[in-house]
Amino acid sequence: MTEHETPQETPQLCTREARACGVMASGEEDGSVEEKQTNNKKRTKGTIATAWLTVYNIAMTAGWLVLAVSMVRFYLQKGTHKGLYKHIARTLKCFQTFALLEIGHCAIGIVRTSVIVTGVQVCSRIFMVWFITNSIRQIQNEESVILFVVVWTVTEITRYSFYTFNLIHHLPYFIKWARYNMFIVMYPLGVVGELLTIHAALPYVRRSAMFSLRLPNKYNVSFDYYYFLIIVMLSYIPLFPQLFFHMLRQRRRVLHGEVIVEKDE
Ligand SMILES: CCCCCCCCCCCCC/C=C/C(=O)SCCNC(=O)CCNC(=O)[C@H](O)C(C)(C)COP(=O)(O)OP(=O)(O)OC[C@H]1O[C@@H](n2cnc3c(N)ncnc32)[C@H](O)[C@@H]1OP(=O)(O)O
Repeated sequence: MTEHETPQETPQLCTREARACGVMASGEEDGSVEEKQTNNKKRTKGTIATAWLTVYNIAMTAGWLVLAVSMVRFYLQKGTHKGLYKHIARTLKCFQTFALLEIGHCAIGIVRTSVIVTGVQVCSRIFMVWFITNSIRQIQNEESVILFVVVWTVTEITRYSFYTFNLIHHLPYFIKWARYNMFIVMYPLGVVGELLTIHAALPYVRRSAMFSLRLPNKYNVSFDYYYFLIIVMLSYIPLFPQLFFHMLRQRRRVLHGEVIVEKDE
């Protein structure tokens, strides 16, 4: 069973609708030459955006699938999670870093998502990959690292295949269902993995004073990465619920057709 909803069919009243890609002004036939030209431009932009997003989502689905296969093969061959992070690090860094493009997609309006919500999600992941796990070798074999990497992988394969099938108008219901149900378990699990990993990093950060700047120095500025990490951990308390409730709203809108009125971000 496949499903497709064009933006026009989606029962949503949101102000960001106006900048959604592919949304055409109604009554095009009756408009002036200028209106027709504007609509043609919009349509061309919509086609280019859709083509780009399709390529992007296919590439990201493939990337995370490669990561999944690589993890399963490693575990079957070695029978341990030790060394797994090192084995998949390059692929993980590559595809998670590519996700920065998603902030751009929102900023230029080709996807109907808030820049802030996407920004927090993507930046927190980039931070976990580059400034925690990649920078502190001693924690790479922690179980919590494997927990968040596995959770991210399952989530991203589902999310990017959802976007891909949606764009090509052949969305199997089970993918839509998985996209808007799995996060209920996956989000908290991912957060637990991330927080435990940052927690495990704290002693090494304190001992090595990495990424820290102590006084006196020529800039007369001090920065303690150890305390910064504690602030990052605390920031999950206000930020995570916002992301989680955002996804619950999306779930109600997409699976139950609820009309959600949102402010333009
Ligand atoms: C400097 C250090 C800072 C540190 C800060 C620390 C604080 C961090 C606190 C928070 C920590 C979070 C940790 C996260 C852990 C995990 O990820 S665990 C794994 C579980 N995770 C998830 O389930 C992730 C869920 N998140 C997401 O899906 C996104 O990131 C999102 C931004 C929250 C998604 O929201 P949104 O895009 O609004 O929802 P959708 O329903 O998917 O999409 C809305 C519409 O946009 C279209 N769209 C979006 N992207 C695309 C695309 N790539 N291609 C095509 N279309 C796209 C989508 O189809 C929807 O369109 P319509 O249906 O027409 O509306």
